[in-house]
Amino acid sequence: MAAPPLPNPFLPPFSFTSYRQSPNLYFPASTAIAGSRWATPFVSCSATTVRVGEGVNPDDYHSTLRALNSKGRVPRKSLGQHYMLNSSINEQLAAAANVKEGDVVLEIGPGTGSLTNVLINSGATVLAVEKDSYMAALVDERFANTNRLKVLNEDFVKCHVSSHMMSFLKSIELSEARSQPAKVVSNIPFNISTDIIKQLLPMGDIFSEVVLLLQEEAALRLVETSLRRSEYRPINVFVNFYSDPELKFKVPRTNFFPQPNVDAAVVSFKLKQAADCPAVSSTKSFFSMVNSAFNGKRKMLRKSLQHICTSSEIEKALEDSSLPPTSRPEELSLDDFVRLHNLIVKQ
Ligand SMILES: C[S@@+](CC[C@H](N)C(=O)[O-])C[C@H]1O[C@@H](n2cnc3c(N)ncnc32)[C@H](O)[C@@H]1O
Repeated sequence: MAAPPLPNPFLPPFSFTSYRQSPNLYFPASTAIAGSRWATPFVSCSATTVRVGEGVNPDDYHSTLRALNSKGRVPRKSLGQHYMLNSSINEQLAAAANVKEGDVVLEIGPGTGSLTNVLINSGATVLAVEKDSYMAALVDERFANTNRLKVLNEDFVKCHVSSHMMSFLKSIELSEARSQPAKVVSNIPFNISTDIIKQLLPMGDIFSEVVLLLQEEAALRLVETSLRRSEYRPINVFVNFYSDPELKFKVPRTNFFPQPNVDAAVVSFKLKQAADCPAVSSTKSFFSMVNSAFNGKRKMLRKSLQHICTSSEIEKALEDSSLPPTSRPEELSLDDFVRLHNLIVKQ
């Protein structure tokens, strides 16, 4: 049977009484939203009810609302604030990274702390980076009685992740002997997912695994390995250079509050250590070559890479790599790109 719709108290008309009268719902008077922001709806939600997915626990819904209300907050679209209403999905996220006692986990955007709670209960020590100062304070207060959490109120895209991680790991190592690499488990804002991936995947010497809840379309594109597909892009070369990605499971949009316009999916990236990444003289020149190759999507490589060397040198390098002289970027695998780079880019 489909789960019953839950009222969305963030949308007008806002009638508390009617919610309290509902036999399925419980809203203490203190959950009233502070301030009035109704004039500027924060998400493109048009229904006056939130239809929750099967398995969504009304308690998760209410605790999310209570947490937001305690800080007088409404979700902000600019911060990609779509909160997870289904604690069993948080558990599946933690299980996808096999989070266990003694693990150190980086969480980006803890929000109300629903995933943080699952990570801590799995025995992990968590470094959480939250841009919204209200949510950072909220999650800090929520877990004030545990020493298994450190919250940084920073913009993840701008912060120096590796130095934060290194000092966090050092502080833990002082108190307990641990040597295994850290993990990342996060329900991230969709609008900065590419920035986050670009920042994290080259960090195989700190993290063994990155498990992210992403927009479904982006998730499917990132795990794409087949050549000659229009979805095959420089980001695929980047992802496969630094990791082995795997699509874990899909998450319907009905599991979030407020509900986004798209579904989501979880991807696990198993990170390669620096020594296991393909050998190129310079990653900077390698990715610059890959980007140039794709800039002229329909162009042959012997044309689009002419700023690096002559077309006859490119044709010769393609031939030495057992590739036709008319090759286009979407026809090259990661190994092909590596071979080509090492032949044409002078040290
Ligand atoms: C999709 S919500 C997820 C919240 C929570 N983890 C959950 O599952 O319900 C994304 C969270 O990331 C935070 N956030 C947005 N941009 C951020 C940034 N640049 N750096 C760190 N946190 C950010 C938002 O404030 C929000 O709490």
